[in-house]
Amino acid sequence: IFPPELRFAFLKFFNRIFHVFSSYCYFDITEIDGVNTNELYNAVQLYLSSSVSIAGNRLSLTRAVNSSSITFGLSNNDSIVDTFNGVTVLWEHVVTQRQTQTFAWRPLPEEKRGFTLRIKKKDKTLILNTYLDYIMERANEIRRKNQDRLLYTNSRGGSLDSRGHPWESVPFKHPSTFETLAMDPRKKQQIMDDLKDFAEGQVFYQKTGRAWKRGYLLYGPPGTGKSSMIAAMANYLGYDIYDLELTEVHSNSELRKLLMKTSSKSIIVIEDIDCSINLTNRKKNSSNVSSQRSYYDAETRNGSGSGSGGSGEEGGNGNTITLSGLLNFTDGLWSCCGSERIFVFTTNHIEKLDPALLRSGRMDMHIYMSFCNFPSLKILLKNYLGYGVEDINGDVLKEMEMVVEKAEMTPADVSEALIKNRRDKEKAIRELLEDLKSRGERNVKDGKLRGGSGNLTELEVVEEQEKRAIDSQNEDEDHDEEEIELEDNICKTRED
Ligand SMILES: Nc1ncnc2c1ncn2[C@@H]1O[C@H](COP(=O)(O)OP(=O)(O)OP(=O)(O)O)[C@@H](O)[C@H]1O
Ligand SMILES: [Mg+2]
Repeated sequence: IFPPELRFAFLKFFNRIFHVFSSYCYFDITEIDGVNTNELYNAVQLYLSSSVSIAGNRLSLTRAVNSSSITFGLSNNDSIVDTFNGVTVLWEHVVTQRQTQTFAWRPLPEEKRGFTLRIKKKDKTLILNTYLDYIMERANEIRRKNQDRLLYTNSRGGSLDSRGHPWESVPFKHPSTFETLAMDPRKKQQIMDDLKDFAEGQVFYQKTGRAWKRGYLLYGPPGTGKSSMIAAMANYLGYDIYDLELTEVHSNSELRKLLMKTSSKSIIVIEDIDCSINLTNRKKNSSNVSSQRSYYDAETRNGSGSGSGGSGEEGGNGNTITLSGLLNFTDGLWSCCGSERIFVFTTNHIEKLDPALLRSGRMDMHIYMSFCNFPSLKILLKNYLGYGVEDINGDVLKEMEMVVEKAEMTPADVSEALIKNRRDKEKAIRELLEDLKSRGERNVKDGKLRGGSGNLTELEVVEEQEKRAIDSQNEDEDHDEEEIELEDNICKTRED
């Protein structure tokens, strides 16, 4: 009888009267807020599915693509009671049909879903903020416990996805753990302890006034397990991984935006840092070019193919990330938005890195991933063949121990050799030993062993290299000037 407009106004009026006299207040948490997905909605869903007694309610079950776990959710228009700090609240899941759209920038789901939270007015100030924070925290915890870690990437080159996020995510299920990682057990334990201390270090970091973050630099030849180490770290701590593709980031401000959109309890990874950032401005301006640097210059020029002298042209490829921008990202003020962050850089050539990156305090721990040595070999034999030392002939084992370092095989090479013959374990051992021996002999003959000329072991050589790289920075008297020039470049790009 009434026209719909009138009926609507009437209802609204009643609602308002009702609310004025009601002793409750209501909060709507809709699934999609404007154009963004509301993270709180997902968090509430996860939280309610786990921590509230669900007896007597009708539940909907969901399983995300590729996820291993099932979440229980409230069915449509069902409600549930929760208590927090002695205060009782009511959650209602509200689902309504969305009016069909004639035009939209992006299609929205047909149903409009949301939670309504009902709190007594007198409790509102008491719990609202802490309660919601608590829910977010719990939801993250639940997600981590479900082993649903995510791997984020920015490979879309700065464009935003349908939810307005610069990061794209996929479920992360790398099976690598510290147990399967082949490296010196003592070093491994050191890293695990360091990670543990970090994850439990909230009080320490607060007390000492340090930002709650830590940086690791992984270096070593290809196939020695740098990426596997990152996966192991994520699995150990239950953190998400943000794989930052620097070549897809076009400016320092874009870098900052990406950083701001990362969550706490995450590992931010930049792989092959020596290849992915163009620091040639810095090189060109440096009057004090060390031999290492000119080598690097030559490499990058060769790499760019044309050799058209483009190495000095800032922004020649539209990429104007600078080293100082990157350092701001890792340890400037901006690195502290959010907490509990781990930065991991990897490189195959530590000697190519800018000394500013190696300076103490920048990356907290430098981890050398070495060629396969005897302790790592033992781990790989156990992993791939199920053999402990007691299962292998003592003489063979001794021989392996003698040649393994000289052979300079990477753990990837060794795993490959073991996988090939995993049906015939004896053959696998035999062939591996042959392989180790022949490579070792070849290396000795070619004088290729880096420790070959002096008495230095491989590790000592690499440590030496690293030290030299850091020292060369201290000699660099132009350093301050360069920093200023870098800042100038940033200003220029901003004006652009
Ligand atoms: N230390 C290791 N322990 C166990 N497996 C390893 C180890 N190193 C390498 N592998 C095996 O070799 C493969 C390649 O290793 P990974 O990708 O981690 O090497 P990387 O150091 O990251 O190489 P790159 O420098 O080319 O990125 C892995 O799939 C893994 O199975
Ligand atoms: Mg790798």
